[in-house]
Amino acid sequence: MPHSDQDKLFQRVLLIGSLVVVTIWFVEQTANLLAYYDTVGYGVTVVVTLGCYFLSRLASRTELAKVILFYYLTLYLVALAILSFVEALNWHSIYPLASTLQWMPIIYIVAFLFLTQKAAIVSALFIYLVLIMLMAITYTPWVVITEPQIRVLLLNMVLAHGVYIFCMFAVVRIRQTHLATEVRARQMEKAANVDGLTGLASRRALQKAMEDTLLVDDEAFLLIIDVDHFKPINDTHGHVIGDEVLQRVAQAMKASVRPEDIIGRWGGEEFLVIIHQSTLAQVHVMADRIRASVERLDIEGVGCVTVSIGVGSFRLGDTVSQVLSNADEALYAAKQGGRNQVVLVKGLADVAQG
Ligand SMILES: Nc1nc2c(ncn2[C@@H]2O[C@H](COP(=O)(O)OP(=O)(O)OP(=O)(O)O)[C@@H](O)[C@H]2O)c(=O)[nH]1
Repeated sequence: MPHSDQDKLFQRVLLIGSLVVVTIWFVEQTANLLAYYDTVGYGVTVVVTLGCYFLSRLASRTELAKVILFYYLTLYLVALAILSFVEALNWHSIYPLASTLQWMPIIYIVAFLFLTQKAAIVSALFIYLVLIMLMAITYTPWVVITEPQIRVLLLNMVLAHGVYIFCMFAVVRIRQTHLATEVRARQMEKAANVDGLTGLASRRALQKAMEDTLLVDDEAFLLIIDVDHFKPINDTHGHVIGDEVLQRVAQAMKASVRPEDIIGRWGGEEFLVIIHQSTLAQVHVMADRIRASVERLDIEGVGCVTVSIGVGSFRLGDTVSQVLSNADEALYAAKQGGRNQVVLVKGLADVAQG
């Protein structure tokens, strides 16, 4: 299975992480700063990190590798913080404590990058609690502090981690706002492309579809459909019923076109259908099927409704308004001819007859 970009990033982090651990191990060994538990700790960390790398890379179990790494780091660094704290109290060396505390944010960074935001927040708060507890212990009467730098170091770390966690929350917040804006933009885009009354394509979507159609050198046709005598329906039954009629007509027409045809409401009681990959004869049949589907409707309280249809074509070099006025000419002829009929624009009618 191919690895996603996120998986690849995780694998790179693991390789870099192993290299960093080995480097620290070497540097501390050379400087004689290695604590008694470090040899085991660093060794196990390299094995776990590389193990997670192979689990993700070779076995494609990246999600499992992320969880193992997260829990291992949490257990290891918290245990290390406690051990180095005890060591700092007993042997007055604060280096292991300082180096452990500065690496602890890696836990919530791993959770933030590779697990859920919830895991990142919970682990950040958990680590903060551990830090506060260590600091609080130094203020209890049971602990004798011979090295005052321990208290200052812990206070410093509590403040620094507070700032890191605050920044992480800020990034989470920014990310959420960004996501919400993206979702809203997508919803608005979708809404702009759908006609609110009928659920068909909107005028904007139709305009774009016609522009796109003119860009490709492919035979395509345009139907302009107009509901006949719609004004009297509105005048007699009111606008609400008029809207219902438009919805019923839209549903009937939608059901009689193919899924690949684009049908939308151009405005008022006027609809457009853009038809690709069909012959003129097929388009003629399709237009008549649309007309007949509306004619068959028997709308309660209103009765029968009909539509007139003008058929035009997209000719290379035309503009959208030329294509529209071409089909509109045929629609006008259909209205003049008595309505409830399909008329091909003159050029097409000649082809059909020839
Ligand atoms: N209910 C409703 N009516 C609309 C809407 N948009 C336009 N109309 C009405 O549609 C009617 C269109 O009427 P006309 O253009 O005069 O045409 P017609 O009565 O259909 O007659 P012909 O087209 O010549 O057959 C007008 O009364 C508009 O007010 C709408 O969204 N809802």
